[in-house]
Amino acid sequence: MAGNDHVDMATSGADRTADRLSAVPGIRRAPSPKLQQFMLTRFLDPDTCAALMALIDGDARPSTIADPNGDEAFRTSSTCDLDHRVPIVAAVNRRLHDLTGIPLEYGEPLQGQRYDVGEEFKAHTDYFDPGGADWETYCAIPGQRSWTLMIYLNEPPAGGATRFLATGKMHQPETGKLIAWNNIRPDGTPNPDTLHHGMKVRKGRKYIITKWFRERPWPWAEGELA
Ligand SMILES: O=C(O)CCC(=O)C(=O)O
Ligand SMILES: [Fe+2]
Repeated sequence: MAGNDHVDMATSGADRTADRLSAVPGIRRAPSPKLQQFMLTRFLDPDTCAALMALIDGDARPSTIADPNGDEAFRTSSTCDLDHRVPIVAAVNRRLHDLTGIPLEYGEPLQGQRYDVGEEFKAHTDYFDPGGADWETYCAIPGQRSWTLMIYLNEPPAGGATRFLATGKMHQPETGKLIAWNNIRPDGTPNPDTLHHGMKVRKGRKYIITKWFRERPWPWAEGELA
């Protein structure tokens, strides 16, 4: 266990991330009472996006899901566990923490995702099912996921939007664009209105990075977090 000296970021009432994001120049907030969501174009420059795509290409594995549901085609993309000892990864990670105001320890390692034509991540939520078989494995130490930050690294010629089912909002991939949402409601319970679908790429490839934050500190290895 992480001990009792941590602040429980999502449920202590100390989640000021939405206020902080609201104050970021150029950011737009989704006009919906159903979920806290923000969009920020050109958060990353094209060169940084290209460097991250090269890292993803160098170390991709088939994506997985927690609590498998029997659908082998539920998430068909590839995933890369980005190495935080690589300076550009650490730099992007620090920017994401600065943006949210969430301390470094509360972040999962950054991941990259790549979708080829026909690949998708069907409608899902990013939080873990507290009653699910995999809860213990993924959440015993760091607790539930709170915020998700996702950045599109490129613009596939067709397809690959992210659709939020509760609001009907379709986010189109755009190089460097960030979207952020809170998976937890103000009362501390997971928000099912965060259900979203990474839709099939129709032409080309889609690359994103994903950053998930936790209620409690992540068990980082020594020297991994810079
Ligand atoms: O690829 C997308 O548009 C969505 C990705 C996603 O939802 C995830 O990685 O959890
Ligand atoms: Fe997701």
